[in-house]
Amino acid sequence: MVPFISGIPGIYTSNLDVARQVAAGGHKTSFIKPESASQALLLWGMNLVAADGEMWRKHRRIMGPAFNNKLYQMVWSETLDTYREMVYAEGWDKTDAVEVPVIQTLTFKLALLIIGRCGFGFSFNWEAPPTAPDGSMSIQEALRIVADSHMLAIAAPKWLLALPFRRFKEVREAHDQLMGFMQGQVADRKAEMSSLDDSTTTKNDAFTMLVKANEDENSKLKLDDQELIGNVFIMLFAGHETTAHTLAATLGFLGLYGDIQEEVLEQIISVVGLERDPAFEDYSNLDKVLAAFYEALRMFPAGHVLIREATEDTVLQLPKPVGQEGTIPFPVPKGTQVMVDMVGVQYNERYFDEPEEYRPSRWYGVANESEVFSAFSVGPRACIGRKFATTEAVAFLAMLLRDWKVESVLKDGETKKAWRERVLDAHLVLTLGVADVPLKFTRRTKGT
Ligand code: HEM
Repeated sequence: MVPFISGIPGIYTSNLDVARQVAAGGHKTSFIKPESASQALLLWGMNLVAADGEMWRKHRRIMGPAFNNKLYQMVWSETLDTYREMVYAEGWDKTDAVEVPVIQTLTFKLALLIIGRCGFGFSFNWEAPPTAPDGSMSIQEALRIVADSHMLAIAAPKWLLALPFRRFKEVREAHDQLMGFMQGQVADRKAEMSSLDDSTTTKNDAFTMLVKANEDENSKLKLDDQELIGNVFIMLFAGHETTAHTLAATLGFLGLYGDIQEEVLEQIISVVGLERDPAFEDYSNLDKVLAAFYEALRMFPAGHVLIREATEDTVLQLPKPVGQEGTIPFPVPKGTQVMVDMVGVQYNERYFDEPEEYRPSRWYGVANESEVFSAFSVGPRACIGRKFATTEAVAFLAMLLRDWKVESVLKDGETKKAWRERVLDAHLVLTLGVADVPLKFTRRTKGT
């Protein structure tokens, strides 16, 4: 694509081999993540998503250890608790059937609470009041406002946000409240680490792990406080909307295709039974639950574009058409941007038969971290939160689907096909999702 008046030329690709050449990162690459693509993510400090080159390696080295089994275990148990809180707070415990006009209202709240608890280490709950006992905005509320107003905060010029409108004032207040709070939290955690003999903390949230890894690191590679805060916040922006959108799409598809939902339910019951809570150890046996989530993510890849820029004149190797061996060299001049169109990749017939079909069985038996599933990107720069998101999704879906039958709510006279076209249609804000999903939940009696 060559811009008509101004701007730099760009190449769009929906080929995974090309994606590997440009997006994976690493020492020898001729491509970087351009600063312009990450500017929006620097509001809270330099972070893993925005960093590149040596800076990226430094951030990944500190962030990496935070994403471990203890964190996933915490995500699992917090998700079960949050599901139960939701059932109680939304009044589902008093009814046998409930209609939710927009399922995203629940999936966004769930994802925010899980990031709040497991990412930031805060004790949030489903029904927290918006103000703290002293009358100021509560931290939970501030986090919600910051998450909801991210687009406004990055798109609007500073002078505009300084105007005395209520909404802008609220956004400013939430930002200041949270920044002040986070600075205090970094100091508290550092003090806690230095007071422990072997710096072994009982807390497993990502923020605490991050501070611990940073304190253990030698000084040259240490992150400063602003970078620590930047990385905690990037979890909010990279992990909240993406997971919430995908859960909404998964439930939309399962509501529409009762036979697939039954197949998933059968596995939940055969692995977990009807009485006990699903345990983190069940995760790998619930591959059909994961497959339902993966397939929804394939069809609506939340991270819909990967943007890279050539730092020198270089050559891409384009695979020849299907059925032919070898590659075709494709020169790329310095400064050219290459956009990996993730929607194009996920619907590319080179990789998927009938890509328009929702077919979770594509992912049965595919190893959990396999790059055959590519919607979390591929290579060393792939999503660090993949297991965080899938753990949350599998725990939530296992609980929800065992207790409730999910069905799509059709308008009068609407066919399922028309519902799918209307509802399971792309909706893009910062990340890609589906339109508002109306669903009905009917209580199951002992697995029926
Ligand atoms: C369904 C949920 C998610 C999807 C679809 C998703 C997708 C992606 C994609 C495509 C990338 C690569 C972006 C690029 O290279 O330009 C990425 C990177 C990243 N994601 Fe996720 N993500 C999800 C959940 C999460 C969660 C829950 C977290 C954190 C708790 C997270 C944190 C990150 C971070 C920090 C990176 C940057 C990694 C690096 O550059 O080294 N993501 N994600």
